Amino acid sequence: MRASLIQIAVDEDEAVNSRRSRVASLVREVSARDGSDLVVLPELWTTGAFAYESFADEAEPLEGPTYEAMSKAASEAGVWLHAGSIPERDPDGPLYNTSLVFSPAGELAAAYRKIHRFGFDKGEAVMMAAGSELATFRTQDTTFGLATCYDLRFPELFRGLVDAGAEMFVVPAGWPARRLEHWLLFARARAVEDQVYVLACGTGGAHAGVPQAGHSVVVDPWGEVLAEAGDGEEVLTVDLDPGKVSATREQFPALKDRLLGQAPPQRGARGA
Ligand SMILES: NC(=O)CC(=O)C(=O)O
Repeated sequence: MRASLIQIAVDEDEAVNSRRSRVASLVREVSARDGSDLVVLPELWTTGAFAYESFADEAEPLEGPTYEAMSKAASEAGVWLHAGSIPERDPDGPLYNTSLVFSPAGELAAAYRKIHRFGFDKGEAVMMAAGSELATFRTQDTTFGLATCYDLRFPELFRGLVDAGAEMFVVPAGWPARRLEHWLLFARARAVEDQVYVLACGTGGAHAGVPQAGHSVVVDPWGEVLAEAGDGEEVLTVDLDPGKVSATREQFPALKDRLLGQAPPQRGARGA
């Protein structure tokens, strides 16, 4: 199975419509050139993850212009396309940071509303509503679990995806350069603790003055970094071996030693 991650550099002077067409062309060109089965795009590449003021104006319904363009790109290229995420405007009003996955027929295979919103008491955390459901999709006898950016800091979400059968995680992001080391650390940590492939696709350039980390990365179930990008616009293409997930889990069956999510009983506190 071959996957290509397209790390897009969001140029804020580029009109959203022309960025959509440019990205659709990239999906077609990369998949034809590299023979990819799966193409992955980053988080909020239509707006930039840090352009908070534009979320409300640029938000679209689930089946809006980005959905249409990416569904068409997937079917024209004949690939599975994780189209990154969009600012989704739900018909009932709230905005969500929603990832979309299309099959090679251009059909929606999964939609994931980001559960952990970044910003504490500002930015995404106040402008968007939290998703509440895990999402997966399945191709080539392999289950992919979905997560987005800040979700990487919450291992319990990924354990939930493992319990739902995930063998590979796809994580689109718009991670800032100042926390690059956290990004690389979490990508490897999630791969090692859950014995999965992690495909983490970030953005390059800068959004609203926030330099982006880039450094999209693919990590195997043993924690080895198979490919890592720089900080500009770049494509990473890697071959994934789904058999390596089961082989790693058999050779080093740590997941079988889980305490089924229960903390050990607490001993009585000592001292004054
Ligand atoms: N931008 C995010 O969603 C997450 C982030 O920046 C982090 O450090 O975590």
